[in-house]
Amino acid sequence: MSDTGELHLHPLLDHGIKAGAPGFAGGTLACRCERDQVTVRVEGDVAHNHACGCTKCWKPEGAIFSVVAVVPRNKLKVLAHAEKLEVVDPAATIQRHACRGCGVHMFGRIENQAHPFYGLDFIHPELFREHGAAAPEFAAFVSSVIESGVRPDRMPAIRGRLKQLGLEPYDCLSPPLMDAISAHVAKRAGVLAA
Ligand SMILES: N[C@@H](CCC(=O)N[C@@H](CSCO)C(=O)NCC(=O)O)C(=O)O
Ligand SMILES: [Zn+2]
Ligand SMILES: [Zn+2]
Repeated sequence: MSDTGELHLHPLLDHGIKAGAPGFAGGTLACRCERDQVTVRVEGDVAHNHACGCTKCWKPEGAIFSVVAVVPRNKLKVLAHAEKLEVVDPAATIQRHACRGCGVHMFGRIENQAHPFYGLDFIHPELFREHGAAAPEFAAFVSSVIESGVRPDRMPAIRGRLKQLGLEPYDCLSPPLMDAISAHVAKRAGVLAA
């Protein structure tokens, strides 16, 4: 991505963040192919929805950030055209299953059972055909946008805009998620009671 100087964070963020619908029951994620769309069923609402600036998460054209959330892996099921899915980077912790036709990442799965987030799948709520998924809560891996080609001198404006939108910017994950990761590691190491 080249830095054009415009501040397009993400279509779900640029015009203000819409609140989720309490009790959102989930729905169907659809890829962006004109035909033979990959569809994925998700039961229930998303959690930890956030803007992510990392280079690995899928972003719509022109967006600086992705918007990504988690759902329990047993609540996610591919409904149609699973044959079009391929894992983008088999070596990555999060195995992102992308549509070969349009490139959209339909879900990201952690297969390492020792990982703190094992059991959670990463999805992009903008792919829901239904409205009402819980809104983004914070911004993660903000400094990482530089790795996609954003000029470092744009970072104060980017962090400022995120704050204006109510998304606290972090250069890793949010403190509660970082604490959860460290607690998991400490329990495995035996320095914290399980
Ligand atoms: N600077 C790197 C950071 C990549 C990174 O660590 N991304 C996180 C967050 S993705 C969703 O929040 C991560 O957990 N990655 C694991 C993986 O991608 O497999 C960069 O920008 O590439
Ligand atoms: Zn597609
Ligand atoms: Zn990411």
